[in-house]
Amino acid sequence: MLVHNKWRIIRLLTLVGLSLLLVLLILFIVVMSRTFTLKENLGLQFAQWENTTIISADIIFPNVFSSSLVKHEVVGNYSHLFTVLGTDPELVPYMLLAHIDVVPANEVDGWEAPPFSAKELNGFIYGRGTIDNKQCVMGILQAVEYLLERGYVPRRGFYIGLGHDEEVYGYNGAVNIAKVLKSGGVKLQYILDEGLAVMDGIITGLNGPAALIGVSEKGQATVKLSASTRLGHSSMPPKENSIGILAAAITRLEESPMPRLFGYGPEQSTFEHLAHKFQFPLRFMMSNLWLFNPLLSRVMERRPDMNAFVRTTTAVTMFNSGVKVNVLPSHAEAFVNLRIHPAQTLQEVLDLIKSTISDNRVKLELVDGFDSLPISSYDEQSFGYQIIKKTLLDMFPQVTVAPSICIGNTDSRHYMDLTQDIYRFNPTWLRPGEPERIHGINERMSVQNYEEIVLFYFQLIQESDIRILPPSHTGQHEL
Ligand SMILES: CC/C=C\C/C=C\C/C=C\C/C=C\C/C=C\C/C=C\CCC(=O)N[C@@H](Cc1ccccc1)C(=O)O
Ligand SMILES: [Zn+2]
Ligand SMILES: [Zn+2]
Repeated sequence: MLVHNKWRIIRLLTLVGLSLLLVLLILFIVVMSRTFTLKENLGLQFAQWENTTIISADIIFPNVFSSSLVKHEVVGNYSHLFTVLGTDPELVPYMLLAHIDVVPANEVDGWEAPPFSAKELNGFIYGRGTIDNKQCVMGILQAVEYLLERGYVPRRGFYIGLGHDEEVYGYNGAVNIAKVLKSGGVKLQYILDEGLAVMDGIITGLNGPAALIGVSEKGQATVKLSASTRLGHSSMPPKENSIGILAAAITRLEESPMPRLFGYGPEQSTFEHLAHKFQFPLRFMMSNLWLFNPLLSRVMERRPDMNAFVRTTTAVTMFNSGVKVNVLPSHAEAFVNLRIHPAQTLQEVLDLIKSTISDNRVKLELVDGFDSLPISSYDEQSFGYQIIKKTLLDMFPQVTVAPSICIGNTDSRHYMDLTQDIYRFNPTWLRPGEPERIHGINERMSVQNYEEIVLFYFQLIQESDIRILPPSHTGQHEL
C-alpha cells in the first residue's frame, strides 16, 4: 500500500514537473519570438537610419535643446513650439514660423538626385523641401544655436513655431500652436513666415534683385465638381455621360479665366516701390498703373508666375471617373483649386464659377475656402517690416525691398488673432527657372544661399532686440 502510494506521488510529481517544463518552454518560445521581432524591427530601423542618416535634433542643436532660455513643446503630436525668453518683459515678443512637412516627390518624375537624399551636386543640395520649407526650419534653429553658443541672451522674447501639416491646411499643427499661445494670453509684435523670396532676374525689365515681402496672401477656394449619369453597357451609350458633362464644364472654366484685377490689390504698392528700378518706358508705366494696368496685365498674364498676381487663378488639380472600359461611368468628380485675388471675395468667385459652368447637372461643393488675408503694415513705423527690411539691406545692399502679396497660402493665417502684422518671406534667392522647382522636380537649395539664410535669421533676431524704431527721417538704412 505504502509502495503503491509512493509510486503515485512520484508519478504526480513527474507530471507536475513535466507540465512546468512545458509551460517554461512555451514561455521561452514566446519571449524569444518577441525578442527576434524586436531585433528585426530595430535592425530595420537601423537600416533606415543608415540609408537616410536620421540624427535627432537635440544632437545637431545641443544648445537649443539644453538652454534654460529655451522651452520646447511638442504640439498636436508632431509640431514644435519653442519659447525663447527675453530679458525685458516690457518688449512684445515676435514669432518665426516654418513648416517641417513637404509635398510628395517621386524620383521617376525626373529628379537628378533622389528627392529624399539631400545629395549635394555642383553646390546645390537636392531634395523635396529644400526651398519649401526645410531651409527655414534649419536656418532658424541653426541661427538660434549659434547665438546661444556665443552666450547671446535676447532682450525681446520670441517664439518659433514649426508646423507639421502646412501642406494640408495646418489644422493640427499651426492651429494648435496658435491655441496654446492664445490660451497663454500671448500677443505678438510681428510674425515672419515662409512666402515670397528674393527675385533675381524673375521680374522682366527690373534692374537688380527684388525682395518681395508678402504683406498679405491670396484667398483660396477648393471646389469639388461632380456629375452623375446612368450606369450601363458601353455598347448603348447615351448622348452624354458624367465624364463628358464634367469635362465640358471644366473646359468652360479653363477657357474663361477670372477677370484681370492687377492694380486693385497690394500689387499697386509693389510697383510703386520697384518703379525706380525699371528702365524707361517701363518706369513710366509702373508709376502710372491707373493708366497702364490693362496693358501691363495683358503682358503679365502670359507667364503663369506673373499671372498669379493679375487675377484669381483657376487650377483643375484632380479628376476621377470610370471603372471599366465597357461600363458607362455613373459618376465623375473633379477638384478645382482657385487662388483668390484680394479685389474679389470667395462668394464672388463661387458665383462666377456657377455662372460660367451654367449647367445644373454639375454639382458644386465648397471643400475649403477663405478670402484674401488682411494687409499688414509696411510703412516707416512698421516694426516687423522695417526690421526685416533692414536685415535684408544690411546683407544684400543691391536688393530693392517691396511689399507684395503671397500667391500661396501659409500657416501664418492661423495666427491672425495674435498679431496684426504678418510677413511672408523666405530669404531664398529665386532665379529664372527656380520658382518651377517649388512643389516640382529637382527642388534644390544652394549651399551659399543656405548659409545666407542662417545669417539672415541670426541678424534678424538681434535686430529685433531694438526697443523702438528710430524716427523715420533717419532713413531705411540707419536703424
Ligand atoms: C508683382 C510681382 C510680380 C512678379 C513676381 C514674379 C514672379 C513670382 C515668382 C515666384 C513666386 C515665388 C514664390 C512663391 C511661391 C510659393 C508661395 C509661397 C508659399 C506657399 C506655401 C505653400 O505651398 N502652401 C500651400 C498651402 C496649402 C496646402 C493645401 C491646400 C491648400 C493650400 C499652398 O498654398 O498650396
Ligand atoms: Zn511651404
Ligand atoms: Zn508648399
